[in-house]
Amino acid sequence: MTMGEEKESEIQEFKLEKDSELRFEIENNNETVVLEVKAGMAEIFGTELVKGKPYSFTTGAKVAVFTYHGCTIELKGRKNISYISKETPMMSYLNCHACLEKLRQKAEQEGGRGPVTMIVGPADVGKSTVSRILLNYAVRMRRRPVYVDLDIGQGAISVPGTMGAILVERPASIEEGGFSQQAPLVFNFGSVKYQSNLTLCNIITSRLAEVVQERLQSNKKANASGIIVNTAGWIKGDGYKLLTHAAQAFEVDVVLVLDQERLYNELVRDMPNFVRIVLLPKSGGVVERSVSYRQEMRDKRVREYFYGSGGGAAAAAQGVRGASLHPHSFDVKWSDLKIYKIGAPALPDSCMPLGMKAEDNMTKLVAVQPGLNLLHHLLAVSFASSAEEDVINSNVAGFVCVTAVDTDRQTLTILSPQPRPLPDTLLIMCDIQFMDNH
Ligand SMILES: Nc1ncnc2c1ncn2[C@@H]1O[C@H](COP(=O)(O)OP(=O)(O)OP(=O)(O)O)[C@@H](O)[C@H]1O
Repeated sequence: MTMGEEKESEIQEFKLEKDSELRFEIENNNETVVLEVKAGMAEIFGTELVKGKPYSFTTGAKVAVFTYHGCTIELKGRKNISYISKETPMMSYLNCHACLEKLRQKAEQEGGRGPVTMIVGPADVGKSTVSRILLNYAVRMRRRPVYVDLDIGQGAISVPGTMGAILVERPASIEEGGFSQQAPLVFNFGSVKYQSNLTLCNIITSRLAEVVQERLQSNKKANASGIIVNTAGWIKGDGYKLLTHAAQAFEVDVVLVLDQERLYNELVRDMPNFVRIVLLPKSGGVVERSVSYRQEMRDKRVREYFYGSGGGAAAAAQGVRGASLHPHSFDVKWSDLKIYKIGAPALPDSCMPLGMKAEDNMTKLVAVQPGLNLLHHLLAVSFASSAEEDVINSNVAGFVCVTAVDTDRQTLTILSPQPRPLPDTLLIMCDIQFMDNH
């Protein structure tokens, strides 16, 4: 911080009326804002703030502090980064939560499955935020909902290029934004572009749905709490087909459509009658994100995957997001590795052997010869130990990154969350790259 900026930093106090929110965004590098609730009650995207506790936010944070009953908030940081809005859709979101809660109560009484809710809409309408709010509200009511994230662009549950599910047992962290990540169920797509392999995308979505349903069978409480499925903002053409496939795979009961009447009408037309489709307004506070910002956030996610984001010893001990992690770096011989990628180059149907379709190629395992081609790429560590197994339908144990390639010694240097040796399973090459400049 330069001297000039330091002068601008000050303590401001805001009095919020009921049903209003204070919004701020931190754009400058290395800038911090510290927030504290002085009186009353407030929450950030559904997580309650503790009165008198300082919360720090850094570059990239886009935050709304909402209050149902009124509160006083202190902000320490640069001037003019915040404003108060009285126009928020929080009441609509709260009503949705109340309806879901009724369905959960019914499920609990009948020993059945709670509501499966899918949240859809174009990019930058607040889908992830609404998912977070609904999950937080559920968990604050002692529910144990499952969070499914199908948005491969952000990789909220693991790294970008994955789809995953977690059981939510406590509200999202205020400063990190995410839910605690114990035992996530992760499937690797290997790219942030759905278009690169729509067949694979549908297979993984179906498999994820199947495994989540299986696991819910043995957890009554979670089963009655239901599932919140967050989706990507690609809603036209093939993107729409992926959404309807996901709705079918997860057997959704409710679809919340954010801010798009056209999508709402299409879904009303195409979904079975028993699925409730609800159109919801978006918040005026949702911030549009540029392509470069999204890329930065992806890098940040991968960095956090390996190094954590520094949440202190307690967080580290629990293995939760926000912890400081200490990844391992070691060399492995090319000859000891079984590296594959999914999907052979596309061929027209006419060139395929009799009885095979071009789509079959998209799910083929292709051996990858180690070399400089792997530099900076993420490799998914599969649970499958041979190519004969059903690799595509297996979830992954985690990821490593190739940080150096030595062509003379024929070794790779691997960055890994686990110490050596690598498990004797297949490694799947991803398109996702990460420059480890830690
Ligand atoms: N009421 C609000 N005030 C300020 N910022 C907000 C508010 N609601 C959401 N945001 C911020 O706006 C950004 C975009 O929101 P979000 O990620 O929920 O959108 P999305 O629709 O899921 O986006 P995508 O389509 O890329 O997945 C986030 O950084 C979030 O923190």
